[in-house]
Amino acid sequence: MASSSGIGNNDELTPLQKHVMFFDINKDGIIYPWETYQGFRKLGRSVFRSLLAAVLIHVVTSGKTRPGKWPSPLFPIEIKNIKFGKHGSDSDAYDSEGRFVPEKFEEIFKKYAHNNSESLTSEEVNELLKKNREPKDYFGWLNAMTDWRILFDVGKNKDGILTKEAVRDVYDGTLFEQKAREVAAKKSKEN
Ligand code: HEM
Ligand SMILES: [Ca+2]
Repeated sequence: MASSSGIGNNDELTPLQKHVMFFDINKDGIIYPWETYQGFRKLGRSVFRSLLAAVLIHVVTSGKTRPGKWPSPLFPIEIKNIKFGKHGSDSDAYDSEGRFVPEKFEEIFKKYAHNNSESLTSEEVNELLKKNREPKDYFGWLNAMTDWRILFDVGKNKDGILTKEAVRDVYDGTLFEQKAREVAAKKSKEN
């Protein structure tokens, strides 16, 4: 076997693992902060936002995905354990194993897609965030807010709304691949 720790080539990844695979640039099963940075840049995020996101995500998530109590100085995230990175005040569209829960996904749109049942506006995303809040779970609130506000920014269409399809595609990571292709195509046109 080429690499027993690498998890790039099998069909047994959970949707949550697929969500983060895009950021594992060299597909060795471990995401380092500079990989997350590169991933955000590929999505068209600024240097500043990409740096900030990489630092925050890795400081918060690395330890949860690694054995032992002490942080590793390079703050790696182990994809095989990404389910332990789950936090509170989320939509529960990922279950505790990192599997996708279609009913919870549908619930998002049933509850908050008031203007159009197939999409969310910025205000509807804010409403969703407020209603998902578990009491005093400030850390979860913050995490859910960054997940959803960045999703809105990265995933919104030209009319400034977030389609149901885009949200569906973030749960298995395909949104990131699509968006990165769009950004790359735009760049090569400019040059
Ligand atoms: C542009 C980049 C990203 C966007 C837009 C994004 C967006 C999201 C969204 C919308 C959710 C679902 C939250 C919910 O169901 O309420 C989520 C969940 C999650 N994301 Fe990301 N994400 C991004 C990058 C990352 C990265 C780099 C990591 C880690 C390496 C990560 C780890 C997770 C984890 C562990 C969850 C599960 C949280 C939970 O359900 O409690 N995400 N993300
Ligand atoms: Ca890697």
